Amino acid sequence: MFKKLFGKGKKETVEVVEEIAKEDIDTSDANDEDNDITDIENSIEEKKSEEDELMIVDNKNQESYNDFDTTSDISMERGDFVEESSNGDDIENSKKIGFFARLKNGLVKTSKVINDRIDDLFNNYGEIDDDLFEELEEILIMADIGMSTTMEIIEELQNELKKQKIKDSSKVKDVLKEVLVNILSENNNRELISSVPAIILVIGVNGAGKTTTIGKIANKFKSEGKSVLLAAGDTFRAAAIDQLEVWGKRANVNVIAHQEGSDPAAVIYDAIQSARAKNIDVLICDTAGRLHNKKNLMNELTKVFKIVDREYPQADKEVLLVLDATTGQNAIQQAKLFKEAAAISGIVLTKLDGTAKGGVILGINSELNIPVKLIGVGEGVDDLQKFNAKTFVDALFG
Ligand SMILES: Nc1nc2c(ncn2[C@@H]2O[C@H](COP(=O)(O)OP(=O)(O)OP(=O)(O)O)[C@@H](O)[C@H]2O)c(=O)[nH]1
Repeated sequence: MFKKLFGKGKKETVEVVEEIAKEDIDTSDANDEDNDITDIENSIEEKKSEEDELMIVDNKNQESYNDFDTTSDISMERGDFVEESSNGDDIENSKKIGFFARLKNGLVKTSKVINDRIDDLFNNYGEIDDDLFEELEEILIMADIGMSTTMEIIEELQNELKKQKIKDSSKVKDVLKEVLVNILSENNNRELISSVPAIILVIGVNGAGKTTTIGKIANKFKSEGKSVLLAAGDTFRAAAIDQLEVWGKRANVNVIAHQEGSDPAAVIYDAIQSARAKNIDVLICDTAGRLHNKKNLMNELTKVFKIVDREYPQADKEVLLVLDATTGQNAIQQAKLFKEAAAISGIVLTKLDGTAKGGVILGINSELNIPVKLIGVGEGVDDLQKFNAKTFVDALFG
């Protein structure tokens, strides 16, 4: 059974690598790094004299929140909790309950493959033996936790059960929850930014949820009273620029954008100048997510990082990698590739609500050694949540 499953995992990995290799034909713009930087500097100079090419989208006076979707069932549920409250503490508690309910709803699919099957197994098994652990392994692998992390979980669980002298299967679940919380707590640096001014670079493949995440983060900082600026560094597609502008309107923040096809590093350069001139607290930068050529991707990100380090050394730098949970173990392969190109400081795992593969979060945590900082459990603006190991495990296990 495990050979079969492990074999499948391997095949998926090979497919990802093959996909990248197949698309690895275009090397035309994979230039020497320093030449690239000089090119950017030249192009920045040119851009300066072509002011009309630069579109600064001023969203300050727009009807920002009017077109925002707050009508999802889950948001309504949160609203209900808040309405029932009678004082400040209650409201705070109610918000927490709403937050937890949204998380729990978001994790329903993963919970079905983990929690329901684990309940079946532990409640009916009786005395613990090796077969129980084999069945548990199968359940964990089915939830896309990954082979090596599953083995780590089983080993720690066995040690803990021995230590606590537990022999009855009905008591295993609580210990398993403790083990999972420990694994998910291994990386502790969960804060998004530690000081202002801050610059957040958001990287990840197309469709992972970068733009949506940027919009949600911008909204969060705005609601805390911080000034925010967005940079449309994904110049590869016009739609990506448009989409960021839509989120800019919603969050009532300005967006620095150049035309489609322009140099992303030049956009970031302009955005930094603007952020410095206007004393912006948080500058959030989108980047192109093409993975068709690893070298191009690395060069592009390296250029952007050099500009940031040179032009904005005083800013607290955060590099967020956005991963789509529905891609399961492939998300880990993607992260490994991005890790080669960038010093990733945190991961945002999106679309946990749309998948039964939410167990991948455990693999990400234990295999990559990068903290998962935020998780996306829906498309609403409040569905991006700060990751907390205990709350996550509680929501997963109902
Ligand atoms: N269900 C669900 N959908 C999400 C979540 N996060 C993002 N999405 C959706 O995923 C889709 C892709 O998100 P984008 O933000 O456009 O992704 P991107 O990485 O910016 O992709 P490009 O714009 O193509 O570069 C959109 O339809 C989002 O609404 C989430 O947590 N849950």
